[in-house]
Amino acid sequence: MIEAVGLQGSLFDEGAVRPDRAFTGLRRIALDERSWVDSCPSWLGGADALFEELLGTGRFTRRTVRVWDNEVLEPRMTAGFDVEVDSRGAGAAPAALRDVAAAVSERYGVTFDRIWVNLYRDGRDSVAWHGDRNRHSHRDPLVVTVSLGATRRFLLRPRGGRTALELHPTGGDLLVMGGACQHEWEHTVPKEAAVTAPRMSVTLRHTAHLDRPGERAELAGRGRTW
Ligand SMILES: O=C(O)CCC(=O)C(=O)O
Ligand SMILES: [Fe+2]
Repeated sequence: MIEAVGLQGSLFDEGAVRPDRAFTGLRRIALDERSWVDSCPSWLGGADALFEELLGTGRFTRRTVRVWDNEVLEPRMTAGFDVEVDSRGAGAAPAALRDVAAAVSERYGVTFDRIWVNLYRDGRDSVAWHGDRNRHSHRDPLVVTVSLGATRRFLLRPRGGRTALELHPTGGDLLVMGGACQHEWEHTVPKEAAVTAPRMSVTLRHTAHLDRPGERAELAGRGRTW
């Protein structure tokens, strides 16, 4: 339980956590011919309620990240959840997170089974430019992010290049990175001194291979491996 942060939730946003299974208003932004981002504003109803639930139930810790030869603490906190309950129920995601996972799994045709929730306590917390590590184990992994709480900047750039897209995800907004995004592009949530309120990002990843029909055969044909 983190006591240090509180959320000024909207009075109108209390109650049940509801993913929009119709994905109303979803728009695909092509970064280039191989990479894209799907943006679906106001996708999750009850975002503030989910923030509070996760704050109360998540085991948030600061993970380390390797910077050159040093292990340094990440400037944010993270809690992990498994979508499937293991035999002891350890690390099992709350029902609302499983609903979120089910809705995006249905839409995107892959099983999102691993959830990391990041807590940015205020604008001093951030994540540096990076491509997600599942690019090493998966070709063209899909990475889903649902924002809760404060609005933050979310930037994308071609690997090592200049910022090419700036998004401002706010509570309830969905972003999905796809195609070669993790291989050829980088993303960041930069520090924003003016932000005093906390934000969470619920990030969903699939640990198994993409299971869209035909995808494996298509990839095998291109000589690519997972
Ligand atoms: O907080 C976000 O919106 C992005 C988080 C992220 O990129 C990550 O944890 O890999
Ligand atoms: Fe990331």
